[in-house]
Amino acid sequence: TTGTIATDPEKHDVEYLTPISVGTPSQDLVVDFDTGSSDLWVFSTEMSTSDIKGQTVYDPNNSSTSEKVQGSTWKITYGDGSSSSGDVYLDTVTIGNLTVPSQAVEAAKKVSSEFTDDSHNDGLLGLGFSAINAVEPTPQNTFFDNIKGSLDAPLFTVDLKHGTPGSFNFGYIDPAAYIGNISWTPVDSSQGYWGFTSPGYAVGTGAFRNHSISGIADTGTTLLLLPKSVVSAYYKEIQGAQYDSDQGGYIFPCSPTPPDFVFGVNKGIVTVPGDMVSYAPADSANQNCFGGIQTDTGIGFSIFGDVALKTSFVVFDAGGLQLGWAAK
Ligand SMILES: N[C@H]1[C@H](O)[C@@H](Sc2ccccc2)[C@@H]2OC[C@H]1O2
Repeated sequence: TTGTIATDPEKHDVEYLTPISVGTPSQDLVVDFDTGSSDLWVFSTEMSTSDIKGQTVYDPNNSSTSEKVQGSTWKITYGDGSSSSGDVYLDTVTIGNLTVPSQAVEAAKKVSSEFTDDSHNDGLLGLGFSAINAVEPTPQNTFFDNIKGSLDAPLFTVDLKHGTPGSFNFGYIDPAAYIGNISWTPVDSSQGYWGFTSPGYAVGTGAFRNHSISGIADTGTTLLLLPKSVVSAYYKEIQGAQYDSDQGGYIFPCSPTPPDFVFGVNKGIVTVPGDMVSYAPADSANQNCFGGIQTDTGIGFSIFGDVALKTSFVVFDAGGLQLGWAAK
């Protein structure tokens, strides 16, 4: 079998929201597919109403197929400091035409303000490796791990776009979705992420600089977070670019369009167009833009988030344990 589901960008492509159905009769939710984590958790009727601001909630008591996993709990803190916790049910989960009859659905009891304030987002669907699933005492499988044995191929593809719907496909590589060749690179899944090492980068039409950049492909991170040395080399080429500690990142005049940023994937390259680096208006007064490329300081690895992913068609291949990047 194969499957496909559309995913819609929120304002400024800050995150991409994708519909899923949970339970019987089905409860339709919209969640953040996150290759940087491995838990499927949802807003639920077990939460305090003060933590819910517009989200749709999962009600396990309203599903004839829900089964509580007695004694199991979960608690997660994400890279941006946000957090959530709760307990666990098994229930049927459908994405497009793909159904896992007994998927661990982690019902939130508590969520931090970042989630409460994210009113269109009803939860996260982890597409990382199940080894870092946060359920205690028995970690649970991701939706992808549960379905992959039924798929024509044990892979999914990510086709995020700027300001318009993209798609997650499961079990097949759509040749119409990309151009040119796919550049493949091995995945290091030892930390539970889709980790890889880029051999280097270039700024605009400049020479390629050999510089190993180890990071993860993370659909749940908005920006492209890279080593400080790379980021300062990039912004050095933009007149008026500066680090603004109030905004917590590099800003620069929105015009003229900044140079492209190129990073290597094995023998190939991925180009982030300059207009994608002008991520969003930083202030109304001086027409400055907040950069879509920022530092990975303090994280321990780089993060190839949506700013990098939306330029490409990316194959997350669990069979070959490799990432494939192609232009589109
Ligand atoms: N993998 C990412 C994850 O999806 C988000 S969790 C999140 C928080 C608030 C709103 C939406 C999502 C967080 O930022 C980076 C890393 O952790």
